[in-house]
Amino acid sequence: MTSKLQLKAVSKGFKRHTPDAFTALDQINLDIADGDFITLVGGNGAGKSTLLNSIAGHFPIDSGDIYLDGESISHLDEEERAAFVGRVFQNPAMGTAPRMTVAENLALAKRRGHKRRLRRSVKEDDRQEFAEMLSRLNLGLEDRLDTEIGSLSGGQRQTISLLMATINRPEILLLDEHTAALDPKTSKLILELTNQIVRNDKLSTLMITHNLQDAIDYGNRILVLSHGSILYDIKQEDKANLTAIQLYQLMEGV
Ligand SMILES: Nc1ncnc2c1ncn2[C@@H]1O[C@H](COP(=O)(O)OP(=O)(O)OP(=O)(O)O)[C@@H](O)[C@H]1O
Repeated sequence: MTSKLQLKAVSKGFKRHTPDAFTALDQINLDIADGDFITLVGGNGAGKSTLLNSIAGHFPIDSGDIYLDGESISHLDEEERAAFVGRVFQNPAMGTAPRMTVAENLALAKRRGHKRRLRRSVKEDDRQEFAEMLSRLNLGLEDRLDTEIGSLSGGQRQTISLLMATINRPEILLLDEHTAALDPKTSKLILELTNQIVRNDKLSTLMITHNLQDAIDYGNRILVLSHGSILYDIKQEDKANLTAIQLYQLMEGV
């Protein structure tokens, strides 16, 4: 497998030069193969979101380097990286424009990285493409193309966020507890949809979850983070026989 994303000795601290200074990521080395679907687990404050933020360019890292397809991307800011990074957050309200319609949001996502991205009108063939894409989900969303995103339910909104993040087949997909705010049934639905999109498009993906069974059931590799370091990197073969209790024990060091 060829490498898609590489982190070399990546460190990130907060509140530097103050008495509260601490290291959120400590010399992380990570090689993500093309098409890897990695689930990321670890206790509160382990550094999971900081890892995703560092990859997305949400802030500059303190030291180390990040490479996409062998080229350093460390100097690119978040907006520049949005051309190849797709991201979905826990809060369905993030990543979508609430006063714009479903079709307008999808069109905006499709034009991301292209010029004149703020054009609001939606081309007819795009509308048709979106309607077909949504009708395949059987959620009735194809009839809501002209509905403002803000009036959709959390689950419907998260479905659109996921489609927006993946519509241009990003090089890297970052999922930050993207089903945590949803009820169990909707969460399962979004996870299944995620799995389908990631597998079909062979997207290299990092997914943070606090649900250890989901971490085992989805993806081909589990990373356990603790105090800013990768404690375990569990590959497909070992993951297959792992139980949620065993994973919990690994996380807690018991
Ligand atoms: N922008 C920031 N400014 C200051 N401290 C931050 C910032 N972002 C994260 N931190 C701190 O860095 C540490 C790691 O946080 P991070 O959000 O990466 O953990 P996490 O593993 O995602 O935790 P959780 O499961 O609680 O979301 C925490 O102590 C957090 O308070």
